[in-house]
This record gives sequence, C-alpha cells and structure tokens, in this order.
Amino acid sequence: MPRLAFTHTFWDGFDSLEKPIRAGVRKAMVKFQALTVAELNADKGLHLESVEKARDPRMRTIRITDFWRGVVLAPDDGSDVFLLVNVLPHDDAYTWAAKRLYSANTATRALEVRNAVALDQLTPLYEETARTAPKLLFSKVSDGTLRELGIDDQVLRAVRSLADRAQLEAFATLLPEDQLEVLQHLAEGFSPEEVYRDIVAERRPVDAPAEPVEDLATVIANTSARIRLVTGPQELEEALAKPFAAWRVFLHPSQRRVAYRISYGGPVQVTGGPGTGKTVAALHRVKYLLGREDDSRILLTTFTNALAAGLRESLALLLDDDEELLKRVDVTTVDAFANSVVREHDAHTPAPAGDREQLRLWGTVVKRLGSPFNEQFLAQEYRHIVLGQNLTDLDSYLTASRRGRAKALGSGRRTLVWQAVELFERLLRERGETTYPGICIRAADLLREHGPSYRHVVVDEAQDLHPAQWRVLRAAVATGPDDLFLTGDPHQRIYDSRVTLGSLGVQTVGRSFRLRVNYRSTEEILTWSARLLAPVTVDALDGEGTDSLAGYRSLLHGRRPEAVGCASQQDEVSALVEWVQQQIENGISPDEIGVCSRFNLTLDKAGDWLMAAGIPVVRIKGQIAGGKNGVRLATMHAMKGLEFRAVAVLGVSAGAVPFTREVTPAEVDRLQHEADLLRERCLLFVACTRAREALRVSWSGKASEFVPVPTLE
Ligand SMILES: Nc1ncnc2c1ncn2[C@@H]1O[C@H](COP(=O)(O)OP(=O)(O)OP(=O)(O)O)[C@@H](O)[C@H]1O
Repeated sequence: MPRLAFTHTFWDGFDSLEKPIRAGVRKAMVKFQALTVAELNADKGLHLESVEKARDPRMRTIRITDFWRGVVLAPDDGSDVFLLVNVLPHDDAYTWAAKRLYSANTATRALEVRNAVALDQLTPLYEETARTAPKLLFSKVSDGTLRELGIDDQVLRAVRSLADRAQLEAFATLLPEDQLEVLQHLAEGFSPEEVYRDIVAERRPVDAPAEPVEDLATVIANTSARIRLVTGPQELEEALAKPFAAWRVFLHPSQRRVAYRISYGGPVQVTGGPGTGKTVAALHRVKYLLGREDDSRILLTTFTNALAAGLRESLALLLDDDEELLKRVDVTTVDAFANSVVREHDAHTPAPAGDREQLRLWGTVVKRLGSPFNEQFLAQEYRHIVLGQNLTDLDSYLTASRRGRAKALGSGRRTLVWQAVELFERLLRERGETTYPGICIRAADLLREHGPSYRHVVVDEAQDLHPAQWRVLRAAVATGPDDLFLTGDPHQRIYDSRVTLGSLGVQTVGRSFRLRVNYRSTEEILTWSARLLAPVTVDALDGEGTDSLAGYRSLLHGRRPEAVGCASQQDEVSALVEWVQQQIENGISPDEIGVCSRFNLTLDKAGDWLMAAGIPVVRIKGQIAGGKNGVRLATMHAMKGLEFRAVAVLGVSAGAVPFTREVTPAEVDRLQHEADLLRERCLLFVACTRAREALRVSWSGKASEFVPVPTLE
C-alpha cells in the first residue's frame, strides 16, 4: 500500500482553498490510502498523470475537481511514499510542476524544492551585474565551506552572483529551503560554524551515512521539519484539520539570533512591529533556556489571562508536551503572579478595586476635602506619579519628578494632592481593597525580602507594563546573565504606562534587538495600518528616546484593506453581515474571522445581526474561546496579541475612536490629552494589525480622525 505525505508548501495554501476543493483534496487523499500503486495509476477519477517537460521526472498531477489539480511527487525508485506538494487551478498546476525540481540536500539530507527554471533564467542576468558590483554578498565564504553547508552547483552559481541581501530576498522563493536558510543566516552575519551547528547539524540525521541516500522514502523521512507523513485515515483527518505550525521549526535568522544566543550579560529587549514573531522568539528563548540547564525555573508572563492561555498552548506545542520541561515554566500574567506572591506570604490579601470603582472613590475624596483637583486628575496623578515611583510619604512626593504631567504643582498644591492620596488610600483600606499596582508593590517588597523565585523571567507584550509591575519582575529574578528577556512593541501601547526601564533596574543598553519581517499580515494590510501611526512618534520600549517602524515589511501579498463609510449604524452592521458571509463563502471558517469594535454595545448589535443571519458567534472576554465554532467578537482591547485570517473593525467613527470620554480634555492636562489620543490611535493600529489576509474598517456618519485621508479608492 502506498503511503502519503504532505509538504508545508501544500499546507501554506490549503487553508485558503474553497470548501469544495478542500473536500476534493480529502477524497483524493483517501484513495491514496486505500489503493495499491497499480490501482492508483489506473484510477480514472484520480487521473494520475505525468507532467510534460517537467524538470523533475517524478512530477505528477491528480484531479481534485474539474478545474483544480493536485501536484504530487511520485517515487520512481521502488519506494512507496507519495508526496502531495501543492493544489492549484489546472493550468497553474502544470506550469508550477514543470518548473520545480526536488532534491536531497547533501548536508541536511532533507528534501528541498527549487524553481529550477527561474534560477536558470535569472542567474545569468545577475551574473552580468555582479561583474561590476563593488562587493558581492558571499565573497568571504569559500566554495568549499558553502558546499559543506549543503549548497549545490546550481545554487552556488546563483549565490556567486548576489551583491546584497535584497537580491538574496528576491531569490528567496526560488531557492531550496535548507540552502536558503543557510544563506540567510550567513548573510545575517552568523559564522559558517554557527550555521552548521544551528541549522545543518540540527536537521541532519545522527546516523546519516557518509554518502547521501537518494531514495525518496528515506529523504522524506529525513525532512520531518517540513513534511508530514500520514499513515491512516484518522491521522489524515488530524493532519488536514491542524495547520502546520511553521514557527516551531523555522525561525527567521533575526529571530534565531535573539532566541538562541548562548548567553546575555543582563536584560535583553526585542522589539518589532506587529506580527514580527516576538512571541515566537520569546517561546524559543524559553525552550533554549530549559534545554541549557537541568533545574532552572522560568517565569513567562504576558498581559492578559487570554494571552497567557495561548502562550501555554504554544509552549506545549513547541516542547512536544514534555511534562518535565513544562513543569519548570510558570506562564501567567504579572498581576496574577504578584497576587500569588502576596497570598503566599501575607495572612490578609486585599482585593484590587477596578478602575471605575477607584474613580468613584476619588470622587468621594474630592467632595470630602473640597479638593481643587477633579477625580480624573487625581486618579492619573496617583497612577503615574505616586504608584509609578512608589512614593510613600509627602516628603518624597514634594521632591518627585512629575515628567509627563503638564500642570506644574508647587509645594502647597502638592500637599493638597497628598492629602487626597492619604484619604483615598484610607478609604481603600477600610473597604479591604487595594489597587493592582498596590499588589505589585507589595509583591516586589516580599520578593526582595524572601529572595527571587526564578532563574529567568521572559516577558511578552512588555510595552504595557506599569512601573509597579516591572518592580515585581525585577525582584522575581536575581540580577545577572540571562535574567530578563523582554519582547514588546511600543506602537502597540494601549494602556498608557510610562516607564524608564533603566530607573527600575532593567538596563538593556547594548542588548536591544529588532525584528522587521512580519509573518502575519500582507504588505497591503501593513502599509494601510502603518499609515494610522504616520502622524505620531512613540516612546521606545525602555522609555529612552523614540521607536519607529522603519524597515518593517511583509513578504506576503493580498487584497487591499477596505475602508468603508456608511450612512447609519444599521447600514454598517448590515454590510458587515454581508462581508462575513462573503468571507465564509471564500472558505474562511467563522472562528478565523474577528470582528472588533471600541465598545461592547456595538459588538452586541453585530452579534445579534450575525446570529440572525445564521452565523455563529463567540464573544472573547478574558479567556480565548478555543474550540467553539463562531465568528470571534472582541473589543479592540481584547484583540491584543490575537490574529485572524479576516478582521472587520467596526464603528471607527468620530467620537468613538478616539473615545471622547476616555480622552482627558486638553485644559485638564495637555500632555495627558496627547497621551490619551496616542493610546487610542495605537488601539486602532492594534486592531487592524490582527488581520492576516483581509481587513475591513468601517464607520457610520463621520469617520474617525485617525482613518488616513484620502481613504482607499
Ligand atoms: N519563523 C516563523 N515562521 C513562520 N511563521 C512565523 C514565524 N514567526 C512568527 N510566525 C507567525 O507569525 C505570526 C505572528 O507571530 P507572533 O505572534 O510571534 O508575532 P508578534 O510580533 O508577537 O505579534 P504582535 O506584536 O502583533 O502580537 C504568528 O502566526 C506566528 O505563528
């Protein structure tokens, strides 16, 4: 009986195929599991046929539907594994198949594919310009070294014609996978020894014979990173249902550089725009640290419970569910961690009061004291200055820096503020309550007293942490090599926390890295979303200087985002329903569609209308709604860290985005006003950059001032 395997090139496209085509693929694959090789060759429905003028004589096509063909690599050496490599419309399938050549990498021994025709055509053109180029990209690496790293004749010739990294990127889709990775790493500055250790030795089978074996079944077995072999119907179902998690295996060189560095002298920060694989880099760093030591414990934190649940799942996937390793990592939010520390040591643990409750309490304070300040001002002063700097008495407040606050306060007025702070804290105490930063400050004190509990702390979504949260993290791990590994994007700051990491004992100078390649969204979505931030600058992650999205790019292409103005909210929601229906018809399953808005009320309405149209919906609040089928509905805040194939951002109207009520009036505090506007702008940016393939932004009435003008044609 033949066996069946799939390559990642097949998976990349499978998700986006329309339903009948996916059904056709399933049907064809079932045949591969039921028929003998002779029967397969004779089967009229499958119509296994060779491809004329193919560079690889093993290329075959099979019939999927009237218009679609599967491309299969068939063994010609007596082995029995058939490899499904792509599914394309009829003519494209033949053109694609004719140009591809599969071969075994001489170093990794894995199966790779190249566009042999395009390489032959392009190389002479590049050679021509290379003759006059002042410098060539790989001039310092000898042919012998390149061959040892698996570069073969055809690729070597192309490699010798490349002048810079941009040209290598232009060749990327043509080159065999392992060879491309080797070249990208060399271009990034890794030494040949490092490349051999991290890529070749990682993939080469330990028992590889001196001379490469060419039979297809062995070579396929050597390619577990890119090829999945399925042996029974159930495995086939599982394989088709569960997408191939490429990030587990393939890292961009810039990701590998940060995640697998042997050691860092102290805290490290990794920044990058949305979707650049920061979370992936953080997960790989955890894997690396676990493997380096036998007993160390690691704290992996992120911002929300939902994201922590996602991280836990991804980590289990990356560690192949190895219980021993997983036991050594605590994955949680900073607040939950701080709370657990306080619970462990204190007999009595006050509960945190919510933002609204606190504001009401500040209202009481203002009334009782007849304070000249309003509750909004006091709440912000308390959060940013008092808790931010952990000020515990009037004297320290009188001399504290109030950077970031516009209104200057002399000592008389500071004394009045402090009276309000004291009353606020007393009222909280009487209610048996505290604030989240208050819990963090207490936890940090306890950790300092009892000693750090982790050897390493890895922080994802670091841009939104309050100084009090940084204090807990700082105290959770002893100062020293590999203590803190931080990933974050200052363009996605949506909670207005202002920190200067250096002042909190987190010095990342000389250990800052940036990721620039977006793996999530199309270039069209990125360009559109980046325009939202074009008018502003954002502070750097560590609070020193500013950050930018320069060099941020995607290698994926797709449709342009739609920006749609509607006459009324009814029209907007009705158009949304149509759009969602369209996405589902295009083969996107409901749980891969995200609908988000600034307000829950708008989501309620969208949910009602979608359900009325027979479309299931799932509300995302706190926890990720794993498993349940339905279009995901989430507020913009809850979209943080998530991603969907298609995203609709609803209600991007004036007054809603930015949300007037959440923006401090300029006359109360000019700097706070600007910070609030920036936060709201970033919130829209976060929402839009959750989209992988399709983005739709809509409003009713007047558009939000943030929507780029002119909007898309
Ligand atoms: N090396 C890789 N190969 C393939 N896919 C990758 C790779 N790195 C990341 N991805 C994919 O890109 C997407 C974004 O990755 P990730 O969530 O790590 O980015 P991020 O920078 O943390 O994003 P954000 O800041 O927007 O939350 C995910 O779908 C992830 O699986």
